[in-house]
Amino acid sequence: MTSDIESVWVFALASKCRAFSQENIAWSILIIALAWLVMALVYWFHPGGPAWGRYRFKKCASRSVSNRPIPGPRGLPFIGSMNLMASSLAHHRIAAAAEACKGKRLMAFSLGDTRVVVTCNPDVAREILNSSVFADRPVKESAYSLMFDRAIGFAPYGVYWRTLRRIAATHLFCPKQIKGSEEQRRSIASEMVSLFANHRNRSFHVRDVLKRASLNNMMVAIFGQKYKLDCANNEVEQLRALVDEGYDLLGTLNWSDHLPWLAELDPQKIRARCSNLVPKVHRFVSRIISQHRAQTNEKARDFVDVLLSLQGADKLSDSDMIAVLWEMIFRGTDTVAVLIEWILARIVLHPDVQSMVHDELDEVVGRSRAVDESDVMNLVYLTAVIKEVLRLHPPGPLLSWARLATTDTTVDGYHVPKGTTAMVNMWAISRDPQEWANPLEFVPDRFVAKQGEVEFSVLGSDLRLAPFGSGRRTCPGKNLGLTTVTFWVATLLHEFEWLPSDQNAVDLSEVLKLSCEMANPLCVKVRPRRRLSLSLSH
Ligand code: HEM
Repeated sequence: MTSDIESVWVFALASKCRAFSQENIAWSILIIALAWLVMALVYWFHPGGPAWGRYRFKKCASRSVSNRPIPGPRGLPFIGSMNLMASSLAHHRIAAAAEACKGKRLMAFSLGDTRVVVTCNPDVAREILNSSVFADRPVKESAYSLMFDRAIGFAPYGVYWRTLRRIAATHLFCPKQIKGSEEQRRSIASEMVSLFANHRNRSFHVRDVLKRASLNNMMVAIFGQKYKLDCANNEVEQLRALVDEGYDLLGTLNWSDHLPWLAELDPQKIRARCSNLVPKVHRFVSRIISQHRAQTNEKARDFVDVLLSLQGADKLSDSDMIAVLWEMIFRGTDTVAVLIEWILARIVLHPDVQSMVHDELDEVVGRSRAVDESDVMNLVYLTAVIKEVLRLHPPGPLLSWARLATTDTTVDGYHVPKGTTAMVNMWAISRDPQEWANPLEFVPDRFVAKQGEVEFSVLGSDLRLAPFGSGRRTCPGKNLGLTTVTFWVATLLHEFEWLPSDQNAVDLSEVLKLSCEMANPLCVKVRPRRRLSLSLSH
């Protein structure tokens, strides 16, 4: 920037001087443009593309760093490899690029002015995710506009973020709280069963019911509001629309985040859409906070009550409370629904696996009663099925939100400068033939621990499969999410046999939005396994 201003001054002074004719001015402009172009090409020529080239050039000029470069694609001059991320299959493209440039352990690329490193290797993933240097998130305009920098997900690493995580861990995600919300999960599961039972012998899409069920579940836990699954409710529809719009905004690659000269133009209208959404979220959540403040009767404590009761250093302002509550609704809704849809798709595609799950349910639960959450720990094969689905279809294949290097550091022996965005391609790791036997085959048995073996944990200790991330910024809702998914899937499988629809075969194509969803929503038929009168009884 400074050098641009300097050249404008030199040019302006020179143009006052008589020695400069119009022809000379034209030549000067041409020479400056050429010099600029040459520099852009020099930057672009560096492995990893222009953002890495610019960094290297400046550092070499100041003679500070000159170690070996991280391999990576150059992409295009100026914009680098925006094409890798501006795709509904970014995780596939990144994996292919890493393979092509022999950068599976660590690959560098440029998103406009942003330097990025990505790994498809579990050891390097551990190095990144568990390092305190990468405990921050990169700045994303939409996330900041949508207040997520004041919630857990995008709050800069520090005291405020730690306070929020502690509050959430104590009052929302601890085992006692999760156990305490069992009744609400059971009641929503029964509602789902009734709704699906109405579709007997007819094909239907599961997605809408799953998303409404997850939203209702979060609405009870966070706002203390219970809604019926089978009848449309204005408030739920309103919140659903807000969440959908937020998802779309956060899931879109914003070119202005990486090309600052585009920022003023807001070419994708992301800023405009965020400005439109935020007051609506404020109105919605503020109304619920006010209702809680006005309430005098005794009722079960929800997360709004918890936040309102905080005192001293923990006390949050109203706008921070809105950000935290909004994030919880936002994060807890789609991830759960997306994962269940993938699980049901695999169950329909693999009747042999389905019948093994049914056998297990018959043995552990029996057909005379519904599943109870306490049964889940005995459903070893079903747990293995869920892990196998997480392996092949992690809802966050690039672990949702990347990390940011807060200081210069070394990763896998390479120098990674401060300000670099780091990503982990969990999708590629969990399909890597070096890590998994027959990685593309759906084999839940690989997760059934043999005699004397320790059960594989998907909660972040083994980076070959860590769909909830790992380290300081690992998903705080992982236990709640997994408990909900496992119990609901167990119930749905106990109650029904899941069959392919006559018209729409199961299609495993993916689309990466904020989560990685089925590109073509799952369409199925169900056949009840227990007498319906029994299906809702315990
Ligand atoms: C199947 C369900 C879920 C999956 C697959 C999932 C996945 C993830 C992933 C991959 C991350 C990034 C972790 C990292 O950077 O290492 C994350 C972060 C987060 N998740 Fe989840 N999640 C799920 C459910 C939930 C639920 C139910 C909630 C809350 C109600 C939640 C709240 C959060 C929050 C607040 C963060 C940000 C953490 C931070 O930056 O400190 N998630 N999740």
